[in-house]
Amino acid sequence: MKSAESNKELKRLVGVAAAGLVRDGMVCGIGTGSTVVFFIEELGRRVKEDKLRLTGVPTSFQSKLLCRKYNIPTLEIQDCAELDLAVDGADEVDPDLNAIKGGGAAHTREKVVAAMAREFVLIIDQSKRVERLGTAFPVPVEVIPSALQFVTARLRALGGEPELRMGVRKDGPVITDNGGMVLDVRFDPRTDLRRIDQELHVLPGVVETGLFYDLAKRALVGRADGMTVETLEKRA
Ligand SMILES: O=C[C@H](O)[C@H](O)[C@H](O)COP(=O)(O)O
Repeated sequence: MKSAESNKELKRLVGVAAAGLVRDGMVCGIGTGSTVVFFIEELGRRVKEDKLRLTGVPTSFQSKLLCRKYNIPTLEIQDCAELDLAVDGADEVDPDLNAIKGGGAAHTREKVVAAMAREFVLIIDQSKRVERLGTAFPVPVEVIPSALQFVTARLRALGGEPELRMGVRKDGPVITDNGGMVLDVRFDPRTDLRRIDQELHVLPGVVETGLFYDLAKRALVGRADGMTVETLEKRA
């Protein structure tokens, strides 16, 4: 199998496996991205064929549209305080199941949903596992537009190299579902990103970072060798 095809197949495998965690009557957070698409598709199949009853809480407009396509009833995030489960993709995952997310600029809503879920499960392929976060993927930081210059300067002072994320087939910056903009920030690989995350959370104008510390307890990982799904549990 060509690598693009096999990557798609791995995403499908983990998406289907994660849908198996959803039980009748659950209220379930639904993440965003190309892996989650397969999770939603499989939930749609179960709603239709197995008469599964669930309520989805989508983290983006994209996921909401897909839920609608597959007849999955939804609730808005602002109507919820607690969820049974949330499932989402990631851009990088370390051995403690901390993650970088936000490749699709949806990390702010995704983090709210992850935090309100009794269990938050990541679905990834093997290529996204790293020893240290920030090795290959920059840290996405959502900011309100009026704070763009201020936050950019502060990120540089913290040792980061911020780059404003630009639209594809749209002139100008990416605008998130919250009306924010995204700075993709590269740091020296030895940087203590947990400390950076704390500093960013007290910076006016920062909406949310794509650093997901201590949220996931489990990850389903698609492995190219044998095309299998491995379950990782958070280390005690
Ligand atoms: O903002 C987007 C999300 O954090 C995605 O879950 C993340 O970028 C992973 O997406 P994908 O499954 O397409 O690699």
